[in-house]
Amino acid sequence: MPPTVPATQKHRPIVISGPSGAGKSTLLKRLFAAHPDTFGFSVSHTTRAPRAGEQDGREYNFTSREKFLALVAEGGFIEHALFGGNYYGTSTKAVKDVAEKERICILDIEMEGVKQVKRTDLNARFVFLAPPSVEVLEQRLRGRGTEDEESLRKRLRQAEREMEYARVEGVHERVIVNDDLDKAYRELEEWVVDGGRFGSEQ
Ligand SMILES: Nc1ncnc2c1ncn2[C@@H]1O[C@H](COP(=O)(O)OP(=O)(O)OP(=O)(O)O)[C@@H](O)[C@H]1O
Repeated sequence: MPPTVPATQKHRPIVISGPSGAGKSTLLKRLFAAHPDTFGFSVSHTTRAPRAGEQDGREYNFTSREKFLALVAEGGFIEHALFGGNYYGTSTKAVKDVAEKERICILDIEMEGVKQVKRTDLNARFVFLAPPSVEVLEQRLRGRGTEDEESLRKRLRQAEREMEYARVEGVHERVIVNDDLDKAYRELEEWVVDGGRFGSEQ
């Protein structure tokens, strides 16, 4: 039997990171609209109970605390966290499942998550979205009107750390400065589409 090629070799996951307010959601929304049926998100695990209308494997992979912690022990998660007494996490398998369905998994994550993905065999491509400056980032976050003063301060401090990490050579394949939205979008799309190969190694 020929060796099976991992699905993530053909459908390489894309990790997009950047400070809160850099414009990730705005650009991803445009990318999904321009390329329907191309991308997908991984389904996270959680130990919280499903809410009405939520379906196992669709909104979340609902699981018990015991099973969740067993998967943590096996190193099955890219990242996991405890929120309000429940565990949440992204498993490497959930990302591979997206590639199995012949879609490119988009991981919109922060710096610690980026470091974690680098320790996996997910064969991801990394792009960093930077604001033109911390001052502009602050204006945009204020303009979005979603943060109180404390949350804003926290995000700006974290932004400085993220931007410092992004300067480390070799961490990201591409750094895009979101100064002009259309220009940033064109750059992102060109890098993602990669002449129709979407980064594929096959
Ligand atoms: N190039 C741009 N010029 C001006 N405003 C922009 C630009 N890009 C994004 N914005 C605005 O900046 C704000 C932050 O953008 P967005 O919500 O997409 O950031 P984000 O990186 O997804 O943040 P988070 O990680 O907190 O979800 C939004 O109000 C958006 O409309």
